Parts: sequence; structure tokens; C-alpha cells
Amino acid sequence: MLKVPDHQVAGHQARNGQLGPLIDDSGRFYKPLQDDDRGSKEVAFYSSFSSNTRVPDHIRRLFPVFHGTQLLEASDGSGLRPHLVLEDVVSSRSHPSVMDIKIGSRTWYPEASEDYIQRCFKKDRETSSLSLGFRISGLQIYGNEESGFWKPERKLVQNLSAADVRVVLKNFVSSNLPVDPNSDPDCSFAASVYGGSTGILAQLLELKAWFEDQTMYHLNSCSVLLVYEKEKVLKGERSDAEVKLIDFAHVTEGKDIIDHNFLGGLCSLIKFISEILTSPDECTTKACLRDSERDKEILTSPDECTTKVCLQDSDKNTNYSENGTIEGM
Ligand SMILES: O=P(O)(O)O[C@@H]1[C@@H](OP(=O)(O)O)[C@H](OP(=O)(O)O)[C@H](O)[C@H](OP(=O)(O)O)[C@H]1OP(=O)(O)O
Ligand SMILES: Nc1ncnc2c1ncn2[C@@H]1O[C@H](COP(=O)(O)OP(=O)(O)O)[C@@H](O)[C@H]1O
Repeated sequence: MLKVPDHQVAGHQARNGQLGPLIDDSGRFYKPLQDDDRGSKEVAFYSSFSSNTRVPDHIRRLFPVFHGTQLLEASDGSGLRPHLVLEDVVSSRSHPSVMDIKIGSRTWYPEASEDYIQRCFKKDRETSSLSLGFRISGLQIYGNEESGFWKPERKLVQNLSAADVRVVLKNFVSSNLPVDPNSDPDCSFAASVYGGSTGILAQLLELKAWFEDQTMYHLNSCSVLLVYEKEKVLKGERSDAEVKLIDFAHVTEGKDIIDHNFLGGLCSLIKFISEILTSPDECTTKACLRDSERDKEILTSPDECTTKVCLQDSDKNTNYSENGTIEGM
């Protein structure tokens, strides 16, 4: 029996009669192929990647397992449609905390249509992509049985400033939910989720080492999904924190060239996470910016804004209201 996923945090969703992914009880994730060439491109990537003997096993396990394609009734009622059959990477967890982070300072690529490039370029400028090399596309953080999940609105998440991105990466591994305006994220799960020899940082570093070498694929507009189960951490069990790469609708051939765009974004994410582990109370960037308007100033007129840069920790400027939205942005 197919159903709408409970723990999807970004992308096209199968709710309200729309076209989106479905899951079953056996741990499979069915992603519908879109009408244009995005669907066929993603199938081509998974087919190539899953049979590519040059991909080492420790890298392969950072991608969902691919089980081919299957014709299924689409979620929008339009009839039979081919779907990618993938491993459902959250299915083994009952209350997964999940974050989707789109990697790369540019999500467009020269081979795309002019219209697509313009749309991507606008989103990259308006989000943290251009300034940081990545943007948070969506997330959910499990609190407890009473509070359930904190799942901020996607548009809000995508408009975070550099400083706010750091706060959200801290929130993701904190026991106090962001809805409490009086408490800073305590980062109490940082060591078990981000740290350790098998934690998220170690997995991202393995990925980075591979991207320093591989020239087969350029992962344009692709995301890393960070997943963990809070209850395991609370029980003192070994953390199940995982990194999985998803969304390959815009992959292009590497043509013997390093994927600098992905590699740069990944390095930036690694820096944020490393700094949370080593100095959770300190400011990430030397020049913390008061708000995202300042980010834009730096990008548009870098020489003019140096005097305006504020050295104050802008964590203090972020307040979460009771309904989970972020105030003061
Ligand atoms: O439709 P939208 O505006 O939600 O845009 C989708 C994006 O949502 P977002 O920017 O997060 O709001 C969406 O981004 P996320 O996966 O949510 O990060 C994709 O970029 C999607 O394009 P594609 O299917 O990968 O080609 C985007 O779909 P298209 O607009 O390219 O169809
Ligand atoms: N293999 C998977 N297992 C579980 N969840 C997934 C998987 N692939 C994607 N998702 C969920 O679906 C969301 C959107 O996926 P994505 O492939 O980016 O779709 P789109 O092409 O519509 O943007 C992700 O943010 C994640 O929550």
C-alpha cells in the first residue's frame, strides 16, 4: 500500500492532489519522473552510478540504493507514471530529525535553458547559496512526544542569513527546541551526531576527499540529507546519524573536470559543522552580519560595506516565536 511520506522536508510533495513521491511499508521511496528531461536525467544518473565500478563502497553507501523504475499510479491522479524506486533513507527511524541542504553556490549550469538559469540565479542570490555555497532547503527536528516535530515553513528556512544558518545547524543537534525564545541552542547532541569517527562530519569529509578526485559527475543542484534519531542519542546508544545525497535531476557529465561548485559548497558546510563541534559558543565567521541585507551588500559592493560589518554575534538577533517562525529577519 503506497502512502505520502511523513518525513519529507523539501521538494515537490504529493499532498493536495499534486505530483510527488510515495513510500511503502517495505522501506522504498518512489519518486515520480517529471515530464521534461529531469526524470530521465535522474534515471540516467542512478543507472550509471549504480553500475559504476569506479565508485568506492564507502562513497556508494552515501547514496540511496537504486532499485530501478516502476510504473505506478501517480499521486496527482493522472494515471500510470514511471517512478524511480529508491531506498527510503528514513524508514528505519520512528522520529527522524532531517535536514535537506542544497550544495553549491550556483544551482544552474551552462547546459540548462535560459529561463531555468534565470530562476536558479535569482534563488541563489536571494538565499545563502551565493554567500555560503549551500542553502538549507527544509528541515524537521524532533522534540519529544508532547511537542512533536519542529518543521519551519520552507520559504522561511530558505531566506536565512549566514548567521541564522549557523543557528539552525546548532538547533538541529540541540535538546532545547528553537521555539523557546529565552534559550540558545545547547548543542548537547553535537558530539554524538556531528562528531565521532562515524558521525556526520566524518561522512562529509569522506565525501570531500572523493570530490577532490572524481571528475565523472557534476552534481548540480543536488542535496545532502542529514538524518538521525534523537531517541537513540538520548538512550546513549551509538548514533545512527547518516549523510545521504539526493536529487540528481540536474547532474551533468564531469568531462575530466573537478566539480568545484559542489566541492566548494561542501567545504563551507564542513567548516560550519566543524566549528559547532570545536567551539559551539563562538561566532562562525569573523565578521558576523546583522542580517541578510548586509550579506547582499557584500556581494554587490564588497568594498563599500567593509566598514559596516558588525562584529557582534548575530545569534542574539534571532528570536523564535511560539509558532516556530523566526522573528527579526
Ligand atoms: O517549484 P518550486 O518553486 O518549489 O521549485 C522547486 C525547488 O523548490 P524550492 O526552490 O525549494 O522552493 C526544489 O528545490 P528543493 O529540492 O526543495 O531544494 C527543486 O529545485 C525543484 O527543481 P527540480 O525538481 O530539482 O528541478 C524546483 O522545482 P521547479 O520550479 O524547477 O519545477
Ligand atoms: N531516498 C529518499 N528517502 C527518503 N526521503 C527522501 C529520499 N529522497 C528524497 N527524499 C525526501 O524528499 C525531499 C525532496 O527530494 P528531492 O529528490 O530533492 O525532490 P525534488 O526533485 O522534488 O526537489 C527531500 O528533502 C527528502 O525529504
